[in-house]
Amino acid sequence: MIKNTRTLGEFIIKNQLAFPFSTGELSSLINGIRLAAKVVNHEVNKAGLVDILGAYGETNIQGEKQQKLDVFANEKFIQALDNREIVCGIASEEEEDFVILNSDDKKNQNKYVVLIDPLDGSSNIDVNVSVGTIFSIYRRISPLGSPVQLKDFLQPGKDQVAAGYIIYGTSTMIVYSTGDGVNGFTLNPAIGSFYLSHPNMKFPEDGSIYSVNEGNYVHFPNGVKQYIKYCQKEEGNRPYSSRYIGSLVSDFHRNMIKGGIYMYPNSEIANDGKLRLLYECNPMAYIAEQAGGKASDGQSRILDIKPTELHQRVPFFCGSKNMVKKLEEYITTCQ
Ligand SMILES: O=P(O)(O)OC[C@H]1O[C@](O)(COP(=O)(O)O)[C@@H](O)[C@@H]1O
Ligand SMILES: [Mg+2]
Ligand SMILES: [Mg+2]
Repeated sequence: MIKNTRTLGEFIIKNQLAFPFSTGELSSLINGIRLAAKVVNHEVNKAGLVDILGAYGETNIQGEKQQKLDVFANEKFIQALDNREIVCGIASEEEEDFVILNSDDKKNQNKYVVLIDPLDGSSNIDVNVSVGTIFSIYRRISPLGSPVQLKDFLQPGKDQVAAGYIIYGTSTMIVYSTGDGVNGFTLNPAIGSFYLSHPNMKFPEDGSIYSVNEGNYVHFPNGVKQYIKYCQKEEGNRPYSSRYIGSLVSDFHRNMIKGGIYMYPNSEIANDGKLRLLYECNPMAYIAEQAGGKASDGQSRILDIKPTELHQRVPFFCGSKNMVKKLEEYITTCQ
């Protein structure tokens, strides 16, 4: 029986009405993301039947081989946001530099910038394991009427006006926040609409799941190694379960529902870790904190980090508050 619940469209309008001075631009932006999510979802669902699996044949700025779905998703999100005439620039994992959207005078009046990981979990595309999209939204700081600038993208995560992710899994969901809690919406494929299925999502303060690529264990800093040992020790409600899908969005989503910690540490083979601050760590940290969780680079709050480059990487530890605190204790005490 389909739950009688509000659609995402209705939820967006209701939220907008709650802010008397709202211009509706942010609502329209979220609607743009909703549209692109449906287009990408449609392609993901029939990935094996259409020519969308496998490598695209190019390498992105990260030095990673782009997958066809990386490029497809990148195009669809940029298109949907450009058409909405409220975004003045987009930064993407798949674009070396930020994209100025047709910088005619009219567009320079647009006040939002969007940072996006169009397809998260690319290594899972060809093996039918859930993947996602991650987005982060800021108001520009450069003056209206002028072309967007790099500084508009290099804002600390705490200044995001909205952030979220789409998960293309057993069901397709949009999970996002505009600074007033976290809500999840599930796509009803028969109707083609997203419905509010997970209102007011909360990270359990404690959990019993840890998510890390243990294949890199030998290269991890001692504090992280000791924390993993702590998770595996037979004591109290431990050992915890080890669960690692290899798609940040999917590992995060499971841990937010069940309680757990996701870790992508720095290591001898990846000095700053792997994940990108601007379009992976900041938006997920924003959602985590809005849901009562915690996100850090092992010492400091992710959302306080002042970015210096578009594609910079940071160590990332995120999830149930008390688990991240414990991890930080180990990092501080076991140098
Ligand atoms: O294969 P590894 O090194 O464990 O990395 C997996 C991590 O890398 C990512 O795939 C990076 O994201 P992209 O797929 O968007 O590049 C995360 O989703 C995931 O958590
Ligand atoms: Mg990613
Ligand atoms: Mg990606």
